[in-house]
Amino acid sequence: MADIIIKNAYILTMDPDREDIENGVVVIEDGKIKEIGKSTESKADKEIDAGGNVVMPGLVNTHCHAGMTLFRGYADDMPLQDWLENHIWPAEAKVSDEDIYIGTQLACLEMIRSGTTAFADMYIHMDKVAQAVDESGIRAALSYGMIDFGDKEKADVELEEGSRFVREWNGKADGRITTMYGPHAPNTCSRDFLIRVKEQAVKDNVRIHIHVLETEAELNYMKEQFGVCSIHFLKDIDFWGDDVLAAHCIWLSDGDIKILAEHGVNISHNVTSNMKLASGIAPVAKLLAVGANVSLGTDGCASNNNLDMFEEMKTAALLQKVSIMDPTVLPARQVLEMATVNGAKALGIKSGMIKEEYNADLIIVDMNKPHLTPAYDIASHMVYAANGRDVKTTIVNGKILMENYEVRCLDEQSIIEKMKKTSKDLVSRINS
Ligand SMILES: N[C@@H](CCSC[C@H]1O[C@@H](n2cnc3c(=O)[nH]cnc32)[C@H](O)[C@@H]1O)C(=O)O
Ligand SMILES: [Zn+2]
Repeated sequence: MADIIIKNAYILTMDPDREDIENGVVVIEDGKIKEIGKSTESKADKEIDAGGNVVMPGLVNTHCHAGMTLFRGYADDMPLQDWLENHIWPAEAKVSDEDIYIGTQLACLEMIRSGTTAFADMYIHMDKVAQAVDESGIRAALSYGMIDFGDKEKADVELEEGSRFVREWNGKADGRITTMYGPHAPNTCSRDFLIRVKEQAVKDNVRIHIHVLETEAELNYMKEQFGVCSIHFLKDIDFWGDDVLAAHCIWLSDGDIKILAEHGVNISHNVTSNMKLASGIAPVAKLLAVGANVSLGTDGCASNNNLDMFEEMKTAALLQKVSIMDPTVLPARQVLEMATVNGAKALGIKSGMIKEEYNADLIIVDMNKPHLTPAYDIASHMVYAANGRDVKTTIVNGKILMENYEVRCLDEQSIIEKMKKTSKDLVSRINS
């Protein structure tokens, strides 16, 4: 007996070896996709009639600071350095475990609602982040964000906390939680520290999540300090590999692009955050052209200001097209691939396709909407016409987290109320 059968679905498989299936079925058992096709002999405890709607892999958000929903709209319209140093970091110094717990619950709620089934996070108070992820039912690759600023003592403390978190949570929540090391960036972490982190990550057999070349200021700083850009700097210390997830990667030379592709580095393109902070335009079309694994991420809610991966897909496509004045780059299917297949690869999870033996991480998108009518090309609609609010049902690890727009696992209204209260308390704490 299977657990769930979804019938009457337009299956957008995202599997390069399999075309989309109209009027198809998806059979789910033990958290995995057991069977897909035109029909099935299987029986299940639960049947979902998709009503001709789209069934597709859940979206994978590869760069987030989930708890930053706390700072949604808190400090807008300024450049990264000013934003971080004068607003976000002083505020983060005042947040509690409980604040981050609520912030992450809200983020999970928003992601489940908008069709994200897995995300990569780098933040603080990570035990609370992991707890919220565990309870929500979503999947995540979590890391404690570490900064040493060249201070040896701080380096020890940060690495100790990063490793403790890695060991304590890897594989938890029925395998939905994996852990990574999260050195913040090459200009906030010292060379020695980055070398130690890489060694530890290899030893622990976990991946690394880092910000790289988000700003031109980082590029200039690295050149002044080390005579090379961040990409060459990290190459020289043997940091690069397919175990690394590098967020942003904006200020790249053609040589840097080659290095990233050759080392199989996973890149998270964070287009909305990059536009909002005016950090720059990542050379995504060039990266893809040389075979680099480019995925998509929202970044935190303080620089986006939401976690809607559908918006991220559309914006990523449009910005590349206009920035290089070529409407043929980043076509819809490729952008969908970035948000699903490439994202899953970046996190090292067997999700991102509707395919036998893959994790049952999938969503149903409601096509019965004015703005999705008519529908000539489903992939085009998912990228250019749909948004996160069109997601009707979300399934992660074979469990239904939202059905017919109703979220299970999390008490939506109570989380919204708690966040309203928490945000007021937090602002008075920051200002006191
Ligand atoms: N444990 C560290 C800080 C955590 S690193 C994770 C940091 O990334 C920061 N962050 C969020 N968004 C961005 C971004 O777009 N670029 C760079 N850093 C960011 C975020 O505010 C958080 O402090 C310490 O001792 O200070
Ligand atoms: Zn970030």
